Amino acid sequence: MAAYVNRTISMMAGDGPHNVGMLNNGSVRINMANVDSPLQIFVRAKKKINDIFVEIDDYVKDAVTFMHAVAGEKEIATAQDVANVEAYISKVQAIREVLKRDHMKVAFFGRTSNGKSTVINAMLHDKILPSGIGHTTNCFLQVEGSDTDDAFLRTEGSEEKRNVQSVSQLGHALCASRLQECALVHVYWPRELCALLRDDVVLVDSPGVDVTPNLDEWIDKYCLDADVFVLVANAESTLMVTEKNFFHKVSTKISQPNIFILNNRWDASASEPEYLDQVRTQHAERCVDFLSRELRVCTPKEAEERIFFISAKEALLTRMREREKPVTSPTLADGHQVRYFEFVDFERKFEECISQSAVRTKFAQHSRRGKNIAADVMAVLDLIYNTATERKSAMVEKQRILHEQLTSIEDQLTAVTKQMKEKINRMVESVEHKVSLTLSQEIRRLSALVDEFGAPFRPERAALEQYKRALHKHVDTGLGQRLKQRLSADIGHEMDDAQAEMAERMYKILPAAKRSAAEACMLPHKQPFEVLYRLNCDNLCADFHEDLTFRFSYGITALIQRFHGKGSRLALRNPAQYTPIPPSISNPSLPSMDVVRSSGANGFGLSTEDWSTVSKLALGVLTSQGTMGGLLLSGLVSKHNVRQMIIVQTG
Ligand SMILES: Nc1nc2c(ncn2[C@@H]2O[C@H](COP(=O)(O)OP(=O)(O)OP(=O)(O)O)[C@@H](O)[C@H]2O)c(=O)[nH]1
Repeated sequence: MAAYVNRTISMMAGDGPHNVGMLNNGSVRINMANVDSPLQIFVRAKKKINDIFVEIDDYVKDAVTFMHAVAGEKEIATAQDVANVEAYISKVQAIREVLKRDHMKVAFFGRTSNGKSTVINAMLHDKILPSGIGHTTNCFLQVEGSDTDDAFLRTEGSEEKRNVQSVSQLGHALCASRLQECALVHVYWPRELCALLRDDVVLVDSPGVDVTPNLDEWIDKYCLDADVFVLVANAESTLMVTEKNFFHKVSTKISQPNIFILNNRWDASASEPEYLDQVRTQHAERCVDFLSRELRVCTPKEAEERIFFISAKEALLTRMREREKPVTSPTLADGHQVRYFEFVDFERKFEECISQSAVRTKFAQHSRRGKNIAADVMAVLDLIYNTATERKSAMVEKQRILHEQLTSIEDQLTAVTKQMKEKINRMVESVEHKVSLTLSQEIRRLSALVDEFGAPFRPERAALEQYKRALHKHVDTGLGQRLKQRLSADIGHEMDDAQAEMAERMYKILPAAKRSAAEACMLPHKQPFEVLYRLNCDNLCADFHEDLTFRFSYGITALIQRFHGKGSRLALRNPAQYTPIPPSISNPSLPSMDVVRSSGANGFGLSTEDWSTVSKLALGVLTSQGTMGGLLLSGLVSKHNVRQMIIVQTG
């Protein structure tokens, strides 16, 4: 016995930072305030899993918001995907609600008056539930923590709260309710008054298993979610068939239930100390056999850790004294300290068991559910990410191909532009040649043009001025019209062909799909091509003074010399009407000296030097835009032996 006491005390003292002390009246005080209760495993796990589900909730909501944002973008997320993930919001919410209410539940069973209510009161450190001789508990009482300072009870299915200040009030309230044996009454007790309630333990008291045949209904209603069962047996007798039958039924409905057996009223053994060990051993063996062999809920060794010999009455008394509450039976039997230590040992092992069991049975399932939800959402997000990445890669590849095409088109355009410039240069040369040739031909027939001028010539000064102006106008109009007739259509066709060729080559460079769009931009130049010219006979002849005395003696050589600057250089002093021809565009296909000579033979009498100068003066510059930049024509006119030079400029 002494050895057992010492072992128990050392076990308790070594188990943690407990304060073990003896009170003046001989009872034992164990200060559990500093003990890190095993219940904290559940408390911390509950907090953790609640926090995790808050994160899962945020994660799912963020995912839904994101999916809604991308759903419109080329259906990266399908409507079904969005709906699937959206459904998780309510599921997570429901789990969070369950998690908030999750608690550790212990149910106490046993025959009437074995001391179930007293055990619960001892564990709660207060006389909360009514207890007494006879059948006192006539329904299921579930004691749980209240967040308020008030104690109250509520019957199942009713929202009415009935305040309860004391055990007697609770007893009266229960009697007044006329409850059936399997009815459930919630007894809410301020959490702050009891550590077990503070740590989310719910304790269920039951009527005696020997007073009802409705054990199956009990089990279905109150046992399926219990984490731990405590069989409160009477140590003064052995386990009874009714008690065994109940747990046989429980073990058929619940896999591996956690069952503790409390051999209560062990204080009665104090009166017969000589049989103490023998009776204890006998009870212990039968209990181990029941749990391990009959129920097969644990091994014999594990069963030994689930069987305790206690006195709930003494434990409650001790704790009431600790709290300095009035007690009716102040005397404690011998060995009460040992029985109290064993009660505390039971509580410790019960707390370890219930917290681990509750974490496993309640949170493990929720953890798996949360993990699956997070994995499902992640899989959908991964799918979206992969789809978006594939599309991005495709777009980048498309961009690369387009860039290559663009570079190729740019190169081709550069080549075409170069070729077109060359073509334009050739066209300019061709136009120069045509203009030169046409001009040469027209110059040769200037005499005919002058001959066509039929106005009568009179030597008087006034008449002579009028005659000159009329002759200028006649030559101006006649030569211009001829040039326009002969050059415009010819050069215009050439320009149109060049433009058509340019457009054709541009179209071929573009991708087929883009040609029709480009057509709208590349409108061909519709305006008819026309050689523009301006004959300025008046200005050219402004310094011409007829010499009536030496009439018709002003030779062409003198005129040419005027342009060459050998004489007075009067013509060159009039730059507004004269555009010098750059040497680079002087055309070798200008009228040849032979032609010039033949012209001279026709009456112009020009030397080779004269014709060269005249031809140079006669060429203008053609721009690549299809208009004649400037064309300087020169001609010689002879009429009535009057030799004049006309400079024609087109713009
Ligand atoms: N001597 C002794 N008496 C006890 C002990 N535990 C309880 N009792 C007494 O046994 C009687 C019945 O106790 P209860 O706690 O009401 O028993 P119960 O199992 O809840 O009974 P019901 O509610 O009727 O099923 C009370 O008078 C208690 O004081 C104990 O360990 N030793």
